[in-house]
Amino acid sequence: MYGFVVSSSVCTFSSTKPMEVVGYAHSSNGNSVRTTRYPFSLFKFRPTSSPASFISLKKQGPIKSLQVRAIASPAEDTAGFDEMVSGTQRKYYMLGGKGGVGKTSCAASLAVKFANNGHPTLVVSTDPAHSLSDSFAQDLTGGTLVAVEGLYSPLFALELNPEKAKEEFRSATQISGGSGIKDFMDGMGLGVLAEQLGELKLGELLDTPPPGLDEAIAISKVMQFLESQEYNMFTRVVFDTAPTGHTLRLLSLPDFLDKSIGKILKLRQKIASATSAIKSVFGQEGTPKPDAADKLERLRERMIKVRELFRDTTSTEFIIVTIPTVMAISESSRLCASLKKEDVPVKRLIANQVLPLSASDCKFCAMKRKDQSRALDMIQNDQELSSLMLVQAPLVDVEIRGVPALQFLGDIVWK
Ligand SMILES: Nc1ncnc2c1ncn2[C@@H]1O[C@H](COP(=O)(O)OP(=O)(O)OP(=O)(O)O)[C@@H](O)[C@H]1O
Repeated sequence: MYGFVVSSSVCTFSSTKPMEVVGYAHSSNGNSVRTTRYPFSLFKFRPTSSPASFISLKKQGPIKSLQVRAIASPAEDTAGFDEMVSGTQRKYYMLGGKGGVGKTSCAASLAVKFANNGHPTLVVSTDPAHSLSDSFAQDLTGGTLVAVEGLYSPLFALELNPEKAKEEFRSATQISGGSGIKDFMDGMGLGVLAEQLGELKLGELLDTPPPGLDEAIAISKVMQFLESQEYNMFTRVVFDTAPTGHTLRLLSLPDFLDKSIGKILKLRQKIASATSAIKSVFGQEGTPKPDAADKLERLRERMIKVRELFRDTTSTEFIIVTIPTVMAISESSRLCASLKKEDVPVKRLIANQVLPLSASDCKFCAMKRKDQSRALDMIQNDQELSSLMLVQAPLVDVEIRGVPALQFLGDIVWK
């Protein structure tokens, strides 16, 4: 069905059916298909126009040797970057997945690529364990927008402090019906209201805010930034989100908060009328500060906006990043199912850190590659993941740190 021919300077590979081919070309002058850095280089080829296609390496100089092999799972040749980059209306990309799979590297490299393609871009980390600063090799801490150096188009980065976000929620809810109010009501013998307050488990909510809250507040903070005149120029916003568990909780959080804040606000109204009645009789102080309810109401509105943003197919996409291991792919499958269940748009899957082929395949690499190949097959057979656009990103032999390295990775992944 397929075969290849190597002459001194031209190699052709033909196939009668669409398949992906991964190969190494070693040209005698050391040139390679993608980069001059490696004497051996990976190239990918996916004939889409069957029955026959070929690779020509004519420009690469005389070819000394070539290895080609069809790999089991046909992957997408491109990440569909043309579609991602087109249009000037604002688009949000949220990258998420298991811890350590390369979310930050993929998010930062995507942001760099958007900026290099003329989009004023903002990249935001909502992961409590930030690594954007490490990825860009620049101090981006401080919770405010910092310009990333070394790019022609504006690229700003923002690492949000989740602890601050939690504090904000804590202070808003405490003023408006937290333990202070409960004590006050107990003192006043307002048993019924105190019971209702107990039902809301406010104490619990305040002491251990629901997981995902910090991230939801962080995302809503970004939206606030973007509403301001100073920062409304961004046409691409890339989120480096926290590991999967956090993201899953974040998805259901806006509904949960919407309900609980709604209850708090209702209760606050009751408390306000009860306390003003008491005040008029006993002349005691104790009514919650008037701006507290506004603060909570604003928080609720922001949570609703976060929920809407996550589900807006015209402006938002969640990209799952994974690695070719059974564990990571199983987790990605669960994440994908939850995203779909919550109507969050998801269509791309990045399989990162795929071992490139090597001419001198050591035992360890051969084993590892087999393992990865089996894991990649899992994607093709997975009910949730098989329908996604699969983008394979190779494990590169340099640490991805700093703008040039991110550009390098971006050119490989985001095509
Ligand atoms: N394709 C790749 N080739 C080589 N190294 C990679 C690749 N992708 C990521 N890495 C490296 O893997 C490490 C983890 O990557 P990264 O910080 O992007 O992952 P993460 O998913 O954001 O991690 P965390 O969940 O801890 O935030 C980094 O040292 C990064 O340089």
